[in-house]
Amino acid sequence: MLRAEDLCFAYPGQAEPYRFTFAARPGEITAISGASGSGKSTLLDLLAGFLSPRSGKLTLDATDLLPLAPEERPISLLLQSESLFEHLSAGRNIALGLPDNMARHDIAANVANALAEVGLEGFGEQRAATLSGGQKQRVALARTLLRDRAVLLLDEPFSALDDDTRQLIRTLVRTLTTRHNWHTILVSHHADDIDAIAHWRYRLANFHLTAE
Ligand SMILES: Nc1ncnc2c1ncn2[C@@H]1O[C@H](COP(=O)(O)OP(=O)(O)OP(=O)(O)O)[C@@H](O)[C@H]1O
Repeated sequence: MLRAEDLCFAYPGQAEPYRFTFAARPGEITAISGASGSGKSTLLDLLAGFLSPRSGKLTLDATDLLPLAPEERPISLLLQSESLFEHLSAGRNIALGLPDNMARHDIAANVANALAEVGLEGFGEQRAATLSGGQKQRVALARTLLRDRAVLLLDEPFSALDDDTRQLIRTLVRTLTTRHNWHTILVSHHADDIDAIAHWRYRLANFHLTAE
């Protein structure tokens, strides 16, 4: 279980601090909604380690995450516009999630498996710049698969997609979350995305989270 307990944070000059308490279970999607400017990205930045809280706790099972730098945290982040290197192939982008010392044939096998799992068999050689928005999100998910981190943070990951693609990627996120036992946290202000795939919901308002 990922737990934030009274995680307290304020930007310089901010009178009332954020105080975040919530839990996210493995294999399930925990949605966080809230108005623009309510602090959703701030919360994700605290979880990912890009911001440091004044006080409070952040644990994944028995592990205290707060002393860990962002790259040491067992966390992957998927954003609205996927962060692929456009000039590299889909396969090379995915392989960026693998350890440097992995043998070539193991890299090829892992990349092929990940592509198959997101429904992009045979796309390994295609340059990222030539993929559609939905295909790019799937490549980003495949990279996340290979990183194999316990927590997946999603920040409005479906916003740039058309309706059909959006449904497909939503379903894929839910399937992968269950299959790989990820603690997935979905930040969105789209109620239909949350209704479609969330197991648990919190609303962020007035500097804290309320379970819905
Ligand atoms: N680096 C910063 N310094 C000071 N204030 C900041 C900083 N970053 C964000 N804020 C403020 O903190 C508040 C929360 O911002 P945040 O980006 O977390 O909201 P959000 O809910 O993600 O918004 P949106 O849905 O529009 O992306 C806003 O009032 C914002 O102006």
